[in-house]
Amino acid sequence: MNKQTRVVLGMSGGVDSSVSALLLKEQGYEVIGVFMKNWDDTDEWGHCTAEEDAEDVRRVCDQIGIPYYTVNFEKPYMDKVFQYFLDEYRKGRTPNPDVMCNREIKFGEFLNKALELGADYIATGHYAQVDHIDGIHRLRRGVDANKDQTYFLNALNQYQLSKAMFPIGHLPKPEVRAIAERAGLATAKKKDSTGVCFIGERDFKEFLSGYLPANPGEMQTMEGEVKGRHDGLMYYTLGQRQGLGIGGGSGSGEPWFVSGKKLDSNVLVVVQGEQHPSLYSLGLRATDLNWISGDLPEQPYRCTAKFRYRQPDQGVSVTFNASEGTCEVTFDKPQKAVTPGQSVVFYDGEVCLGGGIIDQIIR
Ligand SMILES: Nc1ncnc2c1ncn2[C@@H]1O[C@H](COP(=O)(O)OP(=O)(O)OP(=O)(O)O)[C@@H](O)[C@H]1O
Repeated sequence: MNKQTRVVLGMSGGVDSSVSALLLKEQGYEVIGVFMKNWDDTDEWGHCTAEEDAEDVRRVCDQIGIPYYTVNFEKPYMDKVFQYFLDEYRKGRTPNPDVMCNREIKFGEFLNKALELGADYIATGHYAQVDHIDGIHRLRRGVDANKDQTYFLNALNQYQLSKAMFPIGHLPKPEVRAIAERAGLATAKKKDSTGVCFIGERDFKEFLSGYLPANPGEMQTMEGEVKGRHDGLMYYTLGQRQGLGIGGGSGSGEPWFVSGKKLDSNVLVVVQGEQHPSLYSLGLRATDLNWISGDLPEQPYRCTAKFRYRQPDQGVSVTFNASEGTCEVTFDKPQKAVTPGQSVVFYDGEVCLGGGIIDQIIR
């Protein structure tokens, strides 16, 4: 008798991973659902969404007829994702914890756990696709351009992708919902989760202030003129317009934007006007370079890139420093509000080539 291929699926209690479970089961895999508890999220009102989510996982697994487990990764999540997140904010940068969570937790701790459970593959409900051709594992964009999550998966390597399945990556989101509704899955009508997993719907500023001391200081123009006070550099992102509280009518009357942070003097630099040149950059330097195929191409290498999740692809040329694991990216057109700490992610058409963490911008 043929042994069934065993797939251990990360189930968050949302509709995407619920439908992933259903599809894998229908395709004849032996499916095991696993809920990860990464965060002690009893919130201010004593309301814990992890418990509700775990309960939804249980209901869906019972409906589909697959076993499920809960695993606790609070400690590795704290050490490998949350500490990184805080360190980056301490440095005045704007990190992307989802990229780190995918690399370290979902395709690290969770993958190891799944292998202990005898998995041949792991699966998640990400909107992404993977193919395995001639021993090369390629990450491809999800078909639903509006939901594509390859940006957050850019730090995965060949080994991690060789074990990965994305059962809904070929489907548009409305189709995923429709499948859930037709099957009467308990999560069919559940609202999509938003925001960073551990912050959820909470107020970001309040959340962060619980972990890092806020250090208020001055807002200054590039010429050093004081325009107001800031609540702490960590609360602001480059290019930000909202929440500066600089009265209209000052200067040219145009809105003000964050154009820089001076960590040494604790100054937030603000400029006036949406088109101010200091909001734009010509290139960037990135660290933590991950080139998914493992084989760096000839350089300068032309491809497209995204510097934040919700952004159309931009033409770039890339030069690599393989021994340092860094790269320098030159933009075809000046780009606005490229932000240190965020990821730069490279594409060749539908294929996600890899990425890095933006370290410096080049003006
Ligand atoms: N707590 C968790 N336990 C197990 N797997 C998880 C958990 N959180 C996320 N995942 C896995 O990672 C995938 C992507 O997570 P993400 O939070 O980006 O998506 P999502 O929109 O919340 O997905 P879903 O609709 O399945 O909740 C999920 O579909 C699921 O497979």
